[in-house]
Amino acid sequence: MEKGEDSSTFKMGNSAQERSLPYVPDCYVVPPSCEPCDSNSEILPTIDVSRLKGGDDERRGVIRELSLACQHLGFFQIVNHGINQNILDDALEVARRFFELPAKEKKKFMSNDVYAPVRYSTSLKDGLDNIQFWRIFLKHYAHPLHRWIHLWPENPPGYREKMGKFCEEVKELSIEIMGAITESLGLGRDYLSSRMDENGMQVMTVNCYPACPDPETALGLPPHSDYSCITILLQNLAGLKIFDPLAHGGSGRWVAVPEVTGVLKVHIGDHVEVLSNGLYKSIVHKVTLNEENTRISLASLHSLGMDDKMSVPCELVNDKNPVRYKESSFNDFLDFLVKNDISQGDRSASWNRVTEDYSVPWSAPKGLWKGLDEDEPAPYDPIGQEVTKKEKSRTKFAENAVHIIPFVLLACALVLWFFSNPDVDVGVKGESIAARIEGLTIEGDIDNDNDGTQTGFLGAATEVGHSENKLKRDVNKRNRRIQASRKVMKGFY
Ligand SMILES: O=C(O)CCC(=O)C(=O)O
Ligand SMILES: [Fe+2]
Repeated sequence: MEKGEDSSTFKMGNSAQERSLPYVPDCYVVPPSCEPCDSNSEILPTIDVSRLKGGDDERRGVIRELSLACQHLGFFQIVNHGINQNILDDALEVARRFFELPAKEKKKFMSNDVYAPVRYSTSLKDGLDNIQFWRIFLKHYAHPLHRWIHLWPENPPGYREKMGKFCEEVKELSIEIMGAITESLGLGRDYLSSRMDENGMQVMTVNCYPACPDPETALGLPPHSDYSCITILLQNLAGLKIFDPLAHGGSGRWVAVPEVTGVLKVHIGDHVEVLSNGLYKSIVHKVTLNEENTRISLASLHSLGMDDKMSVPCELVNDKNPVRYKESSFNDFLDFLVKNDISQGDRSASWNRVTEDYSVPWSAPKGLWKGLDEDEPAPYDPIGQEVTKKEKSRTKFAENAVHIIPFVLLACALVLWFFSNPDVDVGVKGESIAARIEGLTIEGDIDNDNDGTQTGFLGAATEVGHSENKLKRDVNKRNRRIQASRKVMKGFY
């Protein structure tokens, strides 16, 4: 496919990222994020999980840290987890080599069937997705290993052995962490252990995000939360961003998660949110791209068995904290994927937007897991206002995002019109800007990010000091992204 040719659908096996196209086709272009992003990784909790095996006091201390991390972010990093560095390196290495295999070899696993225990893909509904992401993935079930491993790729040599070892170790770690999570909720360490261990699901998602020629305009994965109880993630490079909803007075911000050798990341998934009746929040995260290097990540999703429904434990329900979530299983989730058109991220059409990677975008838990009652009662909130605030900020964030779109479209139209009309006079007045166009005046405040860069609907017009070419380029870029926001993703931003 040549540049300029209609690229509204790229079939898997033929996607831009698989072919390393030197440009980003329109169907990959996403609207700019409304929230600031910073790389202040100090706020990311890091937990030394070896202390879970220590004495009672030590264990209690770790459980307290873990509980705070689950309430605030739904995310933490773990160190001293006991998995040997060689095992981590080998798993990343065989994953990288798998994606380097000739297309013919990878196509053996190509499938759009979300129930398939092993599948290679690039999209959700091949040929139907309105928006595409710069990602290639291989997913395979991994627990119990002997049941699935013979279905995994035989190539590259060593894939089964090395990935299998990693899966087993991560599974064991997941049981340890889930035990600490149920203990932190007052349910006891073994509350879920047999349901997670003997019959539980482990889905290993092997992600590859090739270098992208214009990394700012596309995404590896859109904002979503994982359906799982927990996801344990290993990456070779930074690129993951998590959403901290409490930052900036509740309007939130994205935080870049750095890569530190040997550190694993833990995402709280939707099923732990259900388990905790809303006390713990599943983390909303997305994947950004870079221009130079291929990023590999291994996301191990741990949940109950295929048909085993997660529900709110009666221990966590009382008059003040009624049940806030519907019960559901992994299978219910897959059925939901099949029955819904989830590729467009249009939340106005459905609450239940879900991405193809068994993940639930933004406020989907309301539809998929919550929603016993549209007038939801106040959240279970034994620690005061923090959780309530977070809940509100999520909703506020989504509402604000939708309202800003018309302004962005309007401002962009004005800027384009300005370039085709020399009579327009744009002036910057201190902290506000006015564009006067034949009697029409539009005014607004310049919206500054905490790092001082301008964002928001007046961003384009405030760049009057820049060279004209750069401005035109930027406007062009912005215009493409605005068109993308018309097309898709109302639910994502
Ligand atoms: O690549 C990453 O860092 C995240 C992957 C992810 O979110 C997923 O597979 O659900
Ligand atoms: Fe995810």
